[in-house]
Amino acid sequence: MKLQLALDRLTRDECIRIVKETEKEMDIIEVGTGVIKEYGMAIVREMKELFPDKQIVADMKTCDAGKHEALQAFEAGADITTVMAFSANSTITDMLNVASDKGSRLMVDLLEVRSRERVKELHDLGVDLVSLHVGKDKQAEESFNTDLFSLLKGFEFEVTVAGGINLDKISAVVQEKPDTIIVGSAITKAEDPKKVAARMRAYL
Ligand SMILES: O=C(CO)[C@H](O)[C@H](O)COP(=O)(O)O
Repeated sequence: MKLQLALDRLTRDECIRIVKETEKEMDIIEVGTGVIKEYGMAIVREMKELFPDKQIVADMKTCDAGKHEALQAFEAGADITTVMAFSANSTITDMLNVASDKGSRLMVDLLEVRSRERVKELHDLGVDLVSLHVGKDKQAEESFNTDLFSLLKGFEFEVTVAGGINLDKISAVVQEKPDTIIVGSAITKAEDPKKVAARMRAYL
């Protein structure tokens, strides 16, 4: 099981400091959507240059113009870029094609998806990496619930999970055996990110 650090609502300097503090525990570094909106592809490029041994996810959350945005992310050095599951099938197919040409990967963000029909369509399009995700705003009502895994039951996907996963919740999530656990604020907003990251890693 891999651990992915999500960098959201942080400055460039905070991103670099927190990754330096925690990189020993991390397999994958995610440059969050808001950080990309603030700094553009330059921050993705910089993170790959500073941490060449880590897989870099550009959390583009693309929903249209898939080919262009996938190229932006991969040419900046991202190993994985993200697309929203509600996007047109053509957007997803275009991004899968770019990922394949570049030897990179596409992760489909299942935020707010509750339909197994849509999951089957994604599977049939050739999607192989998905993210079960409870969004930041939704976390005020409900935190990540392992019932979400039932959406993917019977499908072959590489599965990542995200959404307010912290030291209280990680044990239940680990029991569902996802391929990757994404943790953001529980580490980035901690007083001692290094310590929390090490405690998270110990669960995997
Ligand atoms: O994609 C995201 C927000 O849209 C976050 O990266 C993801 O939810 C993980 O962060 P946190 O652990 O703080 O919820």
